Amino acid sequence: MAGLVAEGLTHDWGSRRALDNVGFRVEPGRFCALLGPNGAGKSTLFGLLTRLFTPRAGRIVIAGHDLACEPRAALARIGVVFQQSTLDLDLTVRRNLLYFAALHGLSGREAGMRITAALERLGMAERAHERAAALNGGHRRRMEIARALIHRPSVLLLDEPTVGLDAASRRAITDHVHALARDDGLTVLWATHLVDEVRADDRLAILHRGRVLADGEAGEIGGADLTARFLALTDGAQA
Ligand SMILES: Nc1ncnc2c1ncn2[C@@H]1O[C@H](COP(=O)(O)OP(=O)(O)OP(=O)(O)O)[C@@H](O)[C@H]1O
Repeated sequence: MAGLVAEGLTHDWGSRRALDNVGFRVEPGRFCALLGPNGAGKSTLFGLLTRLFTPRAGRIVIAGHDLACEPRAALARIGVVFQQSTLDLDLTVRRNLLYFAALHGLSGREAGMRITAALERLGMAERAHERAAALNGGHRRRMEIARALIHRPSVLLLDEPTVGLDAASRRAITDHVHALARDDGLTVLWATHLVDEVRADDRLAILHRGRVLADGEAGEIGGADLTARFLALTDGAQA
């Protein structure tokens, strides 16, 4: 199964419990929004999913591989876009992606073909030879998403990928990533604190103060007004 499963995840930062028995499941090929206000625990959860650190308790299964028992196989199946950009701004778009491909043991024709395909998928093909420094924030983000696809993951994790972008760029990126789930069968976990990035037919998990308060179909959780529902669940924490 190519999806993502988290069960009973608990993590402490010192005496502070950042995640408390967090569980959710994203079926293969679904777009799941992980919606939570600042400090909810989204980045901590991403740290566990990418094995930056290990949970005090709980289990993570990525594309059928238990992260604790088969870390290499599990990590090979994920693509990650972290909140902080990790591009080399002095290099061209293509060079940045070639470097990443090499880290995955890809070179030559195969790397070139995959990079071209990934850039086309994100509408970035014509920018391949521009320096990353010359791109606007939205295009840099798209480039990072393209880069995360080169090793052909089945699960794509994005931690607040639209932070700092204007409305048009946010829309373009959310459209592109929805298309990756819908058309290419990628399983997507999209962390955000912005209710307007969640669509009625998305899967949705609402995280607040380290706990999952709702988990299911976004349209069913939100009813007619997801913002009102989110604010009610999170005691009016800023959306
Ligand atoms: N490295 C750390 N050391 C200590 N406490 C931390 C650390 N990282 C996060 N925390 C705490 O854990 C809790 C969850 O933070 P986290 O960054 O995971 O939330 P978030 O949902 O990603 O928030 P934001 O939207 O602001 O990025 C917060 O109380 C935060 O202060």
